[in-house]
Amino acid sequence: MPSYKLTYFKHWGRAGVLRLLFAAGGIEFEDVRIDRETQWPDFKPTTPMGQLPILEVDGTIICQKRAIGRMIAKKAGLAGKTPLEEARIDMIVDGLADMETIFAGLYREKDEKTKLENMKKFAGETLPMFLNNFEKLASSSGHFVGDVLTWADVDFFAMVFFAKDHLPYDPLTGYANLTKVIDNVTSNPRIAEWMKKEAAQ
Ligand SMILES: N[C@@H](CCC(=O)N[C@@H](CS)C(=O)NCC(=O)O)C(=O)O
Repeated sequence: MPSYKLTYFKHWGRAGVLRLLFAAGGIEFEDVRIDRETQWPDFKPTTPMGQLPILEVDGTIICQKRAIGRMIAKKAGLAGKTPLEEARIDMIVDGLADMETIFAGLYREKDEKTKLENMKKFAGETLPMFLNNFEKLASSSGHFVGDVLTWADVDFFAMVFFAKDHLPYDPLTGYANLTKVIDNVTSNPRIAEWMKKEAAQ
């Protein structure tokens, strides 16, 4: 079994899904959470692209959340069974990445008043546009691909979990299929266990 060391900041952000995938697969990993103010400036130049998350696998470092996620998902059996399923998972994950890029820009805003205004606009206009599409792409049994849990479902949960604290309302009200996706992810026993640990952090 390779040794895995995942490094990210102390918050959920882009590493939340990666920690969940390790947990869901029952794969041991070192969960390093660094301080942005005190540790990051010195650490940044040592990373491949000046960004986190990074994953060290037996001494080899890779970056980019989705490259890391895809690899862990394969190890965890959550990456689809055929090339077509893999591509459909990538389609969802890449769609979520588009949403994440917009959200991350707003989240980083330093001025609290501007941030609140931008978040309201995001919640009222941008987010429903994405969610309407995702609702149609999810099945009524609450999966994006096939009838089993895949990392597309886990990534969707991770994105909503991160965003919802910054939004003025529950973003999934009225989205039956997406609500089911969240239920399926959170009822996975290993994920439920990990979320309990996260809450205690
Ligand atoms: N496309 C990259 C984006 C990574 C990214 O933007 N990371 C942010 C944290 S979420 C970062 O490292 N920020 C610190 C910096 O750029 O100095 C990925 O998905 O991993």
